[in-house]
Amino acid sequence: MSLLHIENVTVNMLHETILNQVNVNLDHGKIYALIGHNGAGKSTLMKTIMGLIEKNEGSIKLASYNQDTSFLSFKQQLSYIPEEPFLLSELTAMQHFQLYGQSYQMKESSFNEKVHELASQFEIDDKLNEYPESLSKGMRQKVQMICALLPDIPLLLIDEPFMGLDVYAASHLQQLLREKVSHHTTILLTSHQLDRIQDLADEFIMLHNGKIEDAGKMEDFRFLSRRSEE
Ligand SMILES: Nc1ncnc2c1ncn2[C@@H]1O[C@H](COP(=O)(O)OP(=O)(O)OP(=O)(O)O)[C@@H](O)[C@H]1O
Repeated sequence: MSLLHIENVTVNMLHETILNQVNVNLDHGKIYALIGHNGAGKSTLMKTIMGLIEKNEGSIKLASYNQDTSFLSFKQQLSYIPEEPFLLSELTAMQHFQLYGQSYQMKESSFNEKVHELASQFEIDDKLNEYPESLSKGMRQKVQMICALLPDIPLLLIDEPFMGLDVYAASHLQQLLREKVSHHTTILLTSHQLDRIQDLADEFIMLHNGKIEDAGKMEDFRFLSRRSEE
């Protein structure tokens, strides 16, 4: 049985159809690349899965939870890294981590261990007591990323994971995502950096004007993109 089951999801905004009868199934333990041109609807699909944007039609089920009827349990199965860091100005980096740890009911010992491990790997261990305004954009992104990477949950959604990260942090993230997947997490990510996601993803899903245009193995996408260059 698939982990995430999206059936006939339609989203309308300002009298425009942004997602049009979208059907997606994601299996356990794989990385999926959501591909498409600017404005295709990738971020809207991510936010709709998260429940940040309300769908007009269709259903979304994650594990055995229906987004409409079991929203709290549904949300505890996934975390989201948005394209633009969204941090609260009145909380330090550490307080953001604590907020996430509590909302995913992490045990204190594993929370402490993971915060220190991730903060050190992403080289922000000396910034834990800083507020967002005194962090650089890349550092804010790292804080947001650590929040989402802390809990061990079935689904991770990442909008443009490598944007704004330095080379070291980007390749470290790539390695961490592979580790997560080897422990059965499923990852859905969007990216315009095709070279990076071609190495990373197992499958692709292509959105065009709010509709799924194509989907399949990343190998096949590579083949198609080579053919179109010839
Ligand atoms: N809050 C909103 N109100 C109205 N229209 C919106 C809103 N957010 C997005 N849209 C529209 O929905 C469409 C899809 O936008 P979305 O951000 O999902 O695209 P995307 O595929 O993530 O693009 P990009 O690659 O540029 O990040 C666009 O036409 C955009 O103008």
